Amino acid sequence: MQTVAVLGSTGAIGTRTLEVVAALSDEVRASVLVAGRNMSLFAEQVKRFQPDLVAVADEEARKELLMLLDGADRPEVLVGDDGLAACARYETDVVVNAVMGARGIRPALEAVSRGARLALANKECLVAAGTFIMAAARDSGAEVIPVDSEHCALFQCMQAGVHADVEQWILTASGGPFRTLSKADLERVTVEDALRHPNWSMGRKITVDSATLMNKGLEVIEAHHLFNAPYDKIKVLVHPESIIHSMVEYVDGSVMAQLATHDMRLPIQYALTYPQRVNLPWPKLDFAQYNQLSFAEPDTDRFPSLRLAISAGRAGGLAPCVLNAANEIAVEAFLQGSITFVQIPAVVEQTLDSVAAGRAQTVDEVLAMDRQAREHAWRIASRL
Ligand SMILES: NC(=O)C1=CN([C@@H]2O[C@H](COP(=O)(O)OP(=O)(O)OC[C@H]3O[C@@H](n4cnc5c(N)ncnc54)[C@H](OP(=O)(O)O)[C@@H]3O)[C@@H](O)[C@H]2O)C=CC1
Ligand SMILES: CC(=O)[C@@H](O)[C@H](O)COP(=O)(O)O
Ligand SMILES: [Mn+2]
Repeated sequence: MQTVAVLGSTGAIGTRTLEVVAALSDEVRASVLVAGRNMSLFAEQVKRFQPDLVAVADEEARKELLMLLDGADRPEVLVGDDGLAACARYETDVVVNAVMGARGIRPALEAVSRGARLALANKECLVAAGTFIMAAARDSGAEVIPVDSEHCALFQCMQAGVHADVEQWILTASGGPFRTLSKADLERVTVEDALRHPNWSMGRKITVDSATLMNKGLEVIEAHHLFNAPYDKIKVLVHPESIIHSMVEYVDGSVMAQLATHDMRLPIQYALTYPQRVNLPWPKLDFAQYNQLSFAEPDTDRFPSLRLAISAGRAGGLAPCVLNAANEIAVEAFLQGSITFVQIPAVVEQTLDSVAAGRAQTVDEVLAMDRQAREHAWRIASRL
């Protein structure tokens, strides 16, 4: 039996992971679960999957969970970021990291340092601390299997050749809900508009990132770390249908593409069962539904977040950590109604300009820079 820790089990990726675990229940057991504050859903998950260990965001959530579990078998309940890290450290075969944001750094490191397979949805940990996480995985021999749909696609396309023969890693982007809007129209979009992704149903933060194209910028940095890909060989291609999840072009001109439905259960099950493939009962791709697949260059004039991310990635060191922290704050401020959509990249750019991002020797320095950049970004957002 393969044991799995699901970090962020009440979120969009987490709930789908538990669907996959349930479908594979003869071979896979969710022995560790972590959630934030949605205790009514979490209590149901705990009752159904009977994990040995769980963690929640804070003491208030813990009390609520214990009350909801009254009478049921209660696992040990840990609290906060230390609890999250302890859950990643617990002896499972796989850790599915599906929390949002830089909070994912510590558990990612814990998982790879002890040699567990890291099924990685949380892209922000690689953006901020990818050098440290990938080095720790190399040292322990841990596998990092991407769950992010584009990187899962690239990972599969890479099975067809070797790193030295790759001409380009091509990341597809839906273009988000505002793909066709003018700059003037973008000034007027609402939170509700931004949360209407054309193809995917996801958590609020990543959905806004898709609308600004920051998601694709974060994914460029994620690809750089996962595949040891130089930035000048990573290309972003707008593909509104999101059917081709990404492609790898080899030096001979052959292009390998991975195609599938918009269903995150596929990359999740691939990360759990790799190198095996299994037939689970989700809908399969029906080509007859698509009479065209289209492609275009991204527009970094209307969507400057993509340009900011690529340039922070190229700068390296702590710049991607600052970019990520500022973006998390800017998206939160947008979701709260404190800033407009077009002010999101403005907050990120001003934070990058105001923080001296050098090089980090340790992950603690990355975490310290993450905190510092957040403080700057809040101040900048509150002045806009
Ligand atoms: N959704 C998708 O299709 C994709 C997501 N990703 C990446 O996966 C990650 C998760 O995304 P998504 O599932 O959409 O996000 P969600 O916001 O839906 O889920 C986030 C999860 O983290 C939990 N959480 C929040 N705060 C804490 C805390 N303090 N301690 C522990 N857990 C906490 C939430 O718990 P609660 O709700 O109980 O508060 C929830 O379970 C992100 O990094 C995203 O970029 C990547 C590719 C696709
Ligand atoms: C499902 C997934 O992996 C998301 O990252 C998705 O790709 C977002 O879509 P866009 O960022 O391309 O709009
Ligand atoms: Mn993605």
